[in-house]
Amino acid sequence: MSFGERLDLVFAAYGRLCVGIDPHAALLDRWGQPDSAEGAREFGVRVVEAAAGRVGIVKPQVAFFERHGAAGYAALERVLAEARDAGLLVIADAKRGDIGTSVEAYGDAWLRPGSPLEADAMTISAFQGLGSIEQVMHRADATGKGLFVLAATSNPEAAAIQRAVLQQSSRAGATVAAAICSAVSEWNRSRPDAASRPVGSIGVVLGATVDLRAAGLDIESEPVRPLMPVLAPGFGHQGGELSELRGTFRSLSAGVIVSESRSILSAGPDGIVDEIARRVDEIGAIGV
Ligand SMILES: O=c1ccn([C@@H]2O[C@H](COP(=O)(O)O)[C@@H](O)[C@H]2O)c(=O)[nH]1
Repeated sequence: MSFGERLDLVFAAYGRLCVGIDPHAALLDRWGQPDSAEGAREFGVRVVEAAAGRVGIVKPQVAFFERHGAAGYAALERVLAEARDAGLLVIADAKRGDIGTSVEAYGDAWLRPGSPLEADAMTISAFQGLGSIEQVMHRADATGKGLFVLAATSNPEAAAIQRAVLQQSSRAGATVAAAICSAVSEWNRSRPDAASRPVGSIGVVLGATVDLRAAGLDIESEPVRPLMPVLAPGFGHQGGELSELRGTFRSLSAGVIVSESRSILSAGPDGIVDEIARRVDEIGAIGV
């Protein structure tokens, strides 16, 4: 089954919430865990236990494991395995990008079935050119995996670069963010079995804090099939409001994955289950 098909099933069964697994030092303290690889592992495993059966997607933030070195990677491997064993779709928030041959190696690390770091999807950067990630797009398609390409990220300082207008390209005149979204949407539509796929396997990252019109995106046209998945961080702690989801994403809303980390994780080990349930209800009430 393709990643997009699995995502479509998860949307139907659990809705749109993706619980971030971000073992910040302050959160580890809040959870009674040491600021170490062991603490990050225990934290991650407990978040997985809280998420399993309540949501369909989790997103470990690789950086918070990487800061503990090799032991941190071992902790992350365990968290990834536990999450996948629990039937959760796992998006590794690794944000990798480089020249094409090196990006291929990142794809091998995060998307190869049987790899110690195997996830269902990863975040990736095409700011070194869309061609630099093409082989990984093929790999994702061939192995039932997914990618989320950074397009208009939630941090305000990204706007200057991501809203820059392309000069020399078949997409000249489009902003960087819009060109990435168009390329991803075209990729999904060009797959041989595109007509039978409700959701594409390659998505984009669009922050919930971003004015997408000002970023040059077309958010008014009728959604095209397959829907483009949109990983949307920035809700909660960064200020994005669930009540504004439809207004922010407009015609892209149907593909949105609501990603929240600190706003859920700060409920602590005793409060996280209730916090997840509250958020699931809130998103359900919006009816995307
Ligand atoms: O544009 C982006 C892309 C990724 N992120 C990541 O999502 C979470 C957000 O955490 P919160 O605690 O919900 O703010 C974090 O891992 C970021 O690295 C993002 O925020 N914006």
